[in-house]
Amino acid sequence: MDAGANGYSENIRRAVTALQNGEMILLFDLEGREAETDFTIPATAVKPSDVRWMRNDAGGLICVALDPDASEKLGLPLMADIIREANRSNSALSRIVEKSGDLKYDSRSSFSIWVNHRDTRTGIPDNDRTLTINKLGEVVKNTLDGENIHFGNEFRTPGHVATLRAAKGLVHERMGQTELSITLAKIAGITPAMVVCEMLDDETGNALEKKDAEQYGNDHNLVFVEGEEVVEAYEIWLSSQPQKKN
Ligand SMILES: O=C(CO)[C@H](O)[C@H](O)COP(=O)(O)O
Ligand SMILES: [Mg+2]
Ligand SMILES: [Mg+2]
Repeated sequence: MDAGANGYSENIRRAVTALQNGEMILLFDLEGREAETDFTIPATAVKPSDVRWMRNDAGGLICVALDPDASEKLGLPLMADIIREANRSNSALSRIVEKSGDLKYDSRSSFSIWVNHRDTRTGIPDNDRTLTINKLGEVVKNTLDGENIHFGNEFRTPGHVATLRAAKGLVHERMGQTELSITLAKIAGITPAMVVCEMLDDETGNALEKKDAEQYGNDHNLVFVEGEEVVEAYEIWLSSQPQKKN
């Protein structure tokens, strides 16, 4: 992709190139939302050393954000919808499931189900999580290529990798790293299955401050992208797409 010709910023072009090369980037959502920075890397490119890097240097939850159309085709609902459905026969669950207003930073979470690939053993070692993550990327790609994939043939739940279902409208609908990372994958033209893992501060236990995450990026030569930049690039990308015939 010759991003320059399309008017993308230098930083977005660097982020897109890094993702196309299967490299890690740092992705900040928004002040006033979570104000968190996530390690972010294409699921198809993840190696065990990347899982080790995320659990040591980021420290948050290692999740895989999935394209909305692929999630639909694979039958991956939001966890909250599963719980609401289940509570028809178990009213205790209805008091647990997230409700509007529960999250101070968004109207809802993006969690779908937690899975292990069926060829993993316990599911948590770096090699196991890498296999699950790579295979999630593979099934998203194959599903979007038109293959009829039976998700349960390859994965079991509960498991140790949380999947996140991106909103259909991507960043027009929701501004979490779930949608931001999938939007970047679309712009980069890579498989829209993206691993995200929050950066936590070892001193405070809180989310790492944005300035410290930026410093980490400088120290480790990682591109640092903010949600607002992704939204801007998405509008440019949309305008470059062939208009859908009605
Ligand atoms: O909560 C999360 C999953 O562990 C992380 O914040 C991750 O960034 C994805 O969630 P969101 O799209 O809400 O930002
Ligand atoms: Mg979160
Ligand atoms: Mg987040």
